[in-house]
Amino acid sequence: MTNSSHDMAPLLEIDRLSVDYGLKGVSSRAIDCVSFALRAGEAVGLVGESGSGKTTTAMAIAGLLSPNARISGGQVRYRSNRLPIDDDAAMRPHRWSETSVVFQGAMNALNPVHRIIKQIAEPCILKLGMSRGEATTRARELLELVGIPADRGTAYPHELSGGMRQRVMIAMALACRPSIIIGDEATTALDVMTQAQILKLLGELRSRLSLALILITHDLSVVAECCDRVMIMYAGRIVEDSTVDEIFAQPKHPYTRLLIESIPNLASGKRVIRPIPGDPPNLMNRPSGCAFHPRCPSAMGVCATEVPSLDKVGPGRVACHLHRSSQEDKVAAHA
Ligand SMILES: Nc1ncnc2c1ncn2[C@@H]1O[C@H](COP(=O)(O)OP(=O)(O)OP(=O)(O)O)[C@@H](O)[C@H]1O
Repeated sequence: MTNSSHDMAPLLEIDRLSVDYGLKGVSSRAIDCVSFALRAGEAVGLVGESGSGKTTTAMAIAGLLSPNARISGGQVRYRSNRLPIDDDAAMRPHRWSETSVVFQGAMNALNPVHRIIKQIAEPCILKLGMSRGEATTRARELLELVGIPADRGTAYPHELSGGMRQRVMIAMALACRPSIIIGDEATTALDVMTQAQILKLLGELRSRLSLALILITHDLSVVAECCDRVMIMYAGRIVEDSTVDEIFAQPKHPYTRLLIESIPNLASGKRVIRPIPGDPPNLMNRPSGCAFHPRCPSAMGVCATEVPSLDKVGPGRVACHLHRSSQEDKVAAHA
């Protein structure tokens, strides 16, 4: 990344965002007071176990929350303007144009009865107001951009490999020229070689189109591959936000440490993921204090009673009582 992009105001600001889901008359908080900023061209990983709130965070940013979701607090700003994320109709012009999402499992997202060129052209017609001819030309360019020869556009989804279908999904996500792409487990279903190719493609597109990337994954090795920064989520909150180098060299939160230790180490022959002991929390019955305390090997008395805060926005944050005094010292030193 260039120095100038560091100096610019954030492209996206998520400010104390909370989202609840209503199910059978009961409401539960999926994400709680999530704050972070994303700069143009930055690549950030959002990592955590299943149910930690990664997808909910992404869907809120992209304006794609399910109908039973409710924004219960906070806001999202894109280029300093507040997005109407709680208003489906008002959000329509923003959707796919500013932030676009690549989901896992392209076979489910693509229409099996339409040729891929038609499916890529569709958003260009609907969102950019292009004629059919212009949209087809643009779709051919997009195919080439994601490494598929334009003439393959006549294929149906089932005629393509899993990796090619995921490239088609990326082409569709790029159709309306967004400045942020969110990959939601975009490579999870692919074999290791294809996964590496798709991550390489995302990296190339990032620098070619100055795209910012948010990669949602439970796999820290994906983040190590292609992100500048990583945010670790647990039970709907960010518990650590750090540069990728820092998080691997010096993870601060005990949950981050366990996540890193759980990565299979191919070099040492340990290929099996070591699960983190204990169960992920039930959001209907969130543990008091730090939600990780029942599983934490370093838990202290205060952890069961006080929620550790994550005050400032930006890398180098950790929400853990073990690090509280050092954070408070830093804040005092800057005051
Ligand atoms: N449509 C929904 N209705 C009710 N609850 C939901 C809905 N979507 C998600 N949740 C709940 O919200 C919490 C956060 O889910 P979310 O999908 O954001 O987590 P995640 O970290 O992305 O998990 P995964 O890796 O499994 O996708 C979970 O407890 C989940 O069960």
